[in-house]
Amino acid sequence: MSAISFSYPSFHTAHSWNNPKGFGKVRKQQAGKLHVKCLSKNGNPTSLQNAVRVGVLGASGYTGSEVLRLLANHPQFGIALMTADRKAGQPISSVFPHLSTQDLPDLIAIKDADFSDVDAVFCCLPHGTTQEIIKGLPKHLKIVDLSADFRLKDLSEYEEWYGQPHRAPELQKEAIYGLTEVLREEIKNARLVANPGCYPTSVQLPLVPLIKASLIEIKNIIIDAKSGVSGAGRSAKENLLFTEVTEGLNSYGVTRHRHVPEIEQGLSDASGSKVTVSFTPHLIPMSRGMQSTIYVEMAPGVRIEDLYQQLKLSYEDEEFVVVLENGVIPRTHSVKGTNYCLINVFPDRIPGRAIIISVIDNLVKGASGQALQNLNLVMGFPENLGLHYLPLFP
Ligand SMILES: NC(=O)C1=CN([C@@H]2O[C@H](COP(=O)(O)OP(=O)(O)OC[C@H]3O[C@@H](n4cnc5c(N)ncnc54)[C@H](OP(=O)(O)O)[C@@H]3O)[C@@H](O)[C@H]2O)C=CC1
Ligand SMILES: CC(=O)N[C@@H](CCC(=O)OP(=O)(O)O)C(=O)O
Repeated sequence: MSAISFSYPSFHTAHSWNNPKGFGKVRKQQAGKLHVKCLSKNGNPTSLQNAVRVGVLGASGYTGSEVLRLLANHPQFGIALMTADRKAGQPISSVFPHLSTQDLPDLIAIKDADFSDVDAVFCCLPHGTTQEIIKGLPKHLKIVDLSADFRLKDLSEYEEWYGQPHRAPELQKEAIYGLTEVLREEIKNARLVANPGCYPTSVQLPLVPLIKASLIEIKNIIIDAKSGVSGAGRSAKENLLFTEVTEGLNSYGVTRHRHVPEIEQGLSDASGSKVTVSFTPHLIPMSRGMQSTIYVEMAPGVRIEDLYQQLKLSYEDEEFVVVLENGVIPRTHSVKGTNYCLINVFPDRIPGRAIIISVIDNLVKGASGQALQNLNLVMGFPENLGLHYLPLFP
């Protein structure tokens, strides 16, 4: 399916799980007729004839499998092909038994994939390898890349932080950074979307509106961030063994995590001048979830209420970014399995300083959920399509 122009029913407005605080509120949708029902479970081409045909590259990984989970509820996207590397040739039921109820195609190697009948791909591959692979894909494909390969505009920064020269600089220029709430209009016209990293998503969503409104100082921003272990992917690594991770907290990438330039790029764009941050990530013994606790100085004369009101105002029409009621602490439990980012801001006991807490599910808003939000926009659909999940609480 190439031209995507149709209308759909107003069932999104009818969801009864909206609550009075706005958590889960759904943007108003246009009424109309739905042409295609949920086809994403079926890899059979005849059932996909009216759907957008989607390929999932890296479907045997954590973000790939999260895309598969989300697409099972998507009324317009059908899965046409799925790739893997070491697991190529296997049925999904042997790689992810929890997906064996779904009628999905077997995993194949990328070199064996026929993209002629595919409209769009989610690229869920390791950074470094992704740029060459995307360079080799047919030009008709819309691509949402979950890796870090196309996020940094400055190629010398990419080389410095990723330890290799960029091998697809032309594509790098074309790519649009996919922080949906900030760059929505640009994303709608993109062919290649560079989906943001999980830490950068959790940091930029609260800070960009505050910096744009000049409510906080752009110096002395300190970010203390924690991630569940799925953030590191599914491949075996010694530091990710149960014994290494459980019952402890591990700082890593101290002073040199590769998300620093991505965070600074987004905050500098918001500010119009160079912003630098102190950022320390930690691995925490849970499977998914991420919290960024951010310490900032308020601009002279600014009060904590100003920060709160600005965040409320900035996100009042956004479905997936929720500023909690005054004093309520965001918890990773509250976003597990969902595309939400919950934010709140607190006065520090040191006058003039504020503490911001932001939580996301690293695999959803931090990866596959935001990727789906972006592909919805690229394909001309409402961006919330297929993303209506309540948290798995507790
Ligand atoms: N996990 C997270 O929370 C987040 C991840 N990301 C990014 O998303 C991307 C995917 O991450 P994640 O799903 O966690 O990673 P995983 O390690 O879980 O999965 C990687 C996938 O890529 C495939 N693969 C590995 N090497 C190659 C290769 N050389 N050629 C083709 N396919 C290959 C693997 O196949 P096989 O299984 O057969 O080896 C697997 O399907 C990464 O770039 C990551 O940085 C972004 C935000 C958050
Ligand atoms: C816990 C953990 O290891 N998290 C990963 C970040 C998540 C991720 O994959 O981000 P990118 O898309 O930028 O690669 C890390 O720190 O490298």
